[in-house]
Amino acid sequence: MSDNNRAATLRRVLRNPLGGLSAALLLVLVLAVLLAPLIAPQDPDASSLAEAFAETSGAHPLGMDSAGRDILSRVLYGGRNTLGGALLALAVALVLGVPSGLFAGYRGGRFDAVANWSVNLVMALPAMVVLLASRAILGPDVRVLMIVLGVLVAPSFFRLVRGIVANVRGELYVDAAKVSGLSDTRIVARHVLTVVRGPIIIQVALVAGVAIALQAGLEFLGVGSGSTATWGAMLNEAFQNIQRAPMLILWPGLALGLTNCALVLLAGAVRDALEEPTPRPARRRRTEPAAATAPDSDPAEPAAEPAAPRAALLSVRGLTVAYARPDGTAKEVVHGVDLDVRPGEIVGLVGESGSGKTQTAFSVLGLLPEGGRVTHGSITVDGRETVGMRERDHRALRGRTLAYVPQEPMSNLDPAFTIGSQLMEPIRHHLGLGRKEAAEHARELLRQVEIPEPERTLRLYPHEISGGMAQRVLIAGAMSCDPALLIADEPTTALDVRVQAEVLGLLRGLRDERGLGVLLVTHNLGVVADVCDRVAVMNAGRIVESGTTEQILGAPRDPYTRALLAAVLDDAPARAPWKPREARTVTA
Ligand SMILES: Nc1ncnc2c1ncn2[C@@H]1O[C@H](COP(=O)(O)OP(=O)(O)OP(=O)(O)O)[C@@H](O)[C@H]1O
Repeated sequence: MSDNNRAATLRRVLRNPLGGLSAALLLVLVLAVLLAPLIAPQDPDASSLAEAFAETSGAHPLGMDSAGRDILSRVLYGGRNTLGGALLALAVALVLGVPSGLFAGYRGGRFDAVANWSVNLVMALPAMVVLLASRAILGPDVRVLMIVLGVLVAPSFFRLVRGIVANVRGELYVDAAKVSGLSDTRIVARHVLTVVRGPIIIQVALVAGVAIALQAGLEFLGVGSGSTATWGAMLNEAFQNIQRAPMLILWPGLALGLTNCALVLLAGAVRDALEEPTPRPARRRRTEPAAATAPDSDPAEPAAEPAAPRAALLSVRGLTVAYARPDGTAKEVVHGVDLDVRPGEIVGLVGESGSGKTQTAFSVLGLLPEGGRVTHGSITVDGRETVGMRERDHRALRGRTLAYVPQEPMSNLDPAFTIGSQLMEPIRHHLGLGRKEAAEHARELLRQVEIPEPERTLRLYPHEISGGMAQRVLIAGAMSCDPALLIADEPTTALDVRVQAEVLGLLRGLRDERGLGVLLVTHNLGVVADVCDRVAVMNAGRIVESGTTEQILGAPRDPYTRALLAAVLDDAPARAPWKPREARTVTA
């Protein structure tokens, strides 16, 4: 993260009302406990039995406890010990967990195996029992307990860092840096630490909360030293006198509650800030000086696309998608895809089953299945970066700018509702139209997708219409909010050849009349030949070739494209070209 990005992230955290409030609260708390010797009215342990349970007064703003000690002084000094203890636990956890996680994730091998085994062992230990046992063996000093706690929570940092680093390790820019002769330390500091920094900060806030709560819990149970003022020890003392002076529990309870709330809210705000997209000029590995010396001979990398300017409507650069495996590693299924769709053009994304077409399309939609995530790259839709976009914003984008037409028309319509109600619901939601206007809009949409008798169709249930008509209904639904980009995933696969031609003709019409941009995911080169202006060919998660339809189908350069074409030709006869509307009879 550059200084600019860091400053931008900090600004985002502070702009977030909860982030700003929790940061301010923590700052006040930390300042108050640091300045305890100046602010506190007296020594936290100075006791005057004559003043036991004394009410609030000018000299003792929060009153006195059961031993006649000033409560404000004890809260302030207690904060020093409580927060200091949490810091100690965190320091131990970070020192043990982060470097070992970095090393294990980056190097793998035997160290990784041993470290994993040790971490599993530590995690299997019951933390409370270990803390109690260590108190019995090592003594009641709260600092010793916090060091033991640090060891117990170190595995959470280890696992977090190891998982992220193992992901980054396979990146081409890391390979390029290695090839250029950078030392492992430089690579880790430059490429790897930047990736793990954000998650570590979030984890620190969460673990600090756990450490404070655990420490307070131990002190509350009387496991701490007792002689040191801590918020937990104050709670313990207050609880013993709950009948006589119930207010005693308020101040340490409030201090603990506010600190933990602030830490959790701050962690959330940091996470939100890091998830908000930061404009990235291009995929890092291309600007990396080391990349120039990297072996760039991978035939899978397209030659022309990287230099191409980004399209205004949809531009995908360096998209990498990975799925988390149960063992914490990740399986990369899309490896650095570049793709552009301009207004008024249909771009075919072709490739055989499993080549990564759907994963690419779902990444654009922000709808990757559970476990899948975009690990690298940038996707802009209408100029807006969508990688890392909040779900709420993505949803709004899907409703207005982006639309989707799925493969199975029938299973995407709810059999329990009429076509009309299914079409009108999103229209009413997104456009805020009343029932009557929405019905009129739905009728108009059905007319546009060439459905005869739209009025009657609105009243029909899905089982009463044909597959072709269902697909047209879905296209009508997708067009309901006048999107700029349509993503169609095998929209004709489930249809017979004649209906296929009609649906493709419909897409072509929408492109020509509305300037709609379409990303058409298909494995069918016949469909590509029919409607696509440009084509990108995918194989094993990479774009192997892209260009105009004439270029790709007429003079394919890549052996994989040639093999795909040969397979189609082997299957001949090819389907007859699409005919204009007048020459067809309406099916469905
Ligand atoms: N949920 C998942 N978890 C793990 N891997 C997945 C998951 N979904 C897809 N994959 C993997 O991602 C790769 C690409 O799948 P994708 O669905 O994008 O292929 P496709 O080209 O669209 O194929 P198809 O035409 O059959 O849908 C495949 O190797 C698949 O095994």
